[in-house]
Amino acid sequence: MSLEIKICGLSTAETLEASLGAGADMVGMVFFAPSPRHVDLATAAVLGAQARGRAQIVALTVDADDATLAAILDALRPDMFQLHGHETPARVAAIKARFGLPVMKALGIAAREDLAALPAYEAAADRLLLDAKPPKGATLPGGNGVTFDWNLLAGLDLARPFMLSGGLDPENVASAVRLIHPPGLDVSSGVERGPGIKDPSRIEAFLRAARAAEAEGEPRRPTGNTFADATSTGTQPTPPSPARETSPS
Ligand SMILES: O=C(O)c1ccccc1NCC(=O)[C@H](O)[C@H](O)COP(=O)(O)O
Repeated sequence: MSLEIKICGLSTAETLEASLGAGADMVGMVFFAPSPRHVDLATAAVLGAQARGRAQIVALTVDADDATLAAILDALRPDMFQLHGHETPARVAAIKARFGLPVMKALGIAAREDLAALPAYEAAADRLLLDAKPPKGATLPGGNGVTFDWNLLAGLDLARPFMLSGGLDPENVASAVRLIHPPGLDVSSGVERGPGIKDPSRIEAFLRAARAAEAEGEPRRPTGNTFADATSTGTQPTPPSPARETSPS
């Protein structure tokens, strides 16, 4: 299966069109009022109509209740919910059962211990999105333009597809693809020119760089979503550039 790329936090017809035209597989809309990327239901309905059938539409929520999810479902008719709050595995399973939509659960990764949560979420969600944890004092749980140590994913063996996320941009995405060979990529602030303002040329550059890196070759790791234990072969991935902590740019 080819690399799936999601452009998250789209809020205008122009930048949505740039993402669709450049070949994004998924487009994400954020329903979280404190975010500069937040869209209201009326805007979401219009954007949803523009994207339908051209890419998977992802509705991103943070600890939303059922009434909020129902209203989003009605307005946007997404293909998937992305849960970016503190939803437990039981809550993830309940949302999936109640709304009958695939669910992607976002999980923050900062240390090897964080991987311990993955099996329970894998059992409940259709996909995982492995993101950086928000920096101290951040007001947003995601979309902070911060990377994490990609080496933590060495040896990871997941049954579900995952998306690599957090601080990706047109400049570093090729390194991430070469190192991790993830099934999916997700980006938000790295393709913006200011907080919440997507830049069509950066969206296109991101997709181009990711696809070019993907085309360089097959994953070094034997199965699409399984990271062969690099330690067992004595092969260690090279470290990513140091995590950067920037405000959305
Ligand atoms: O993007 C937001 O504003 C946002 C708000 C609340 C919860 C999650 C949010 N974004 C989550 C995403 O899926 C981002 O694409 C992901 O965290 C990566 O963001 P970035 O590091 O800016 O590429």
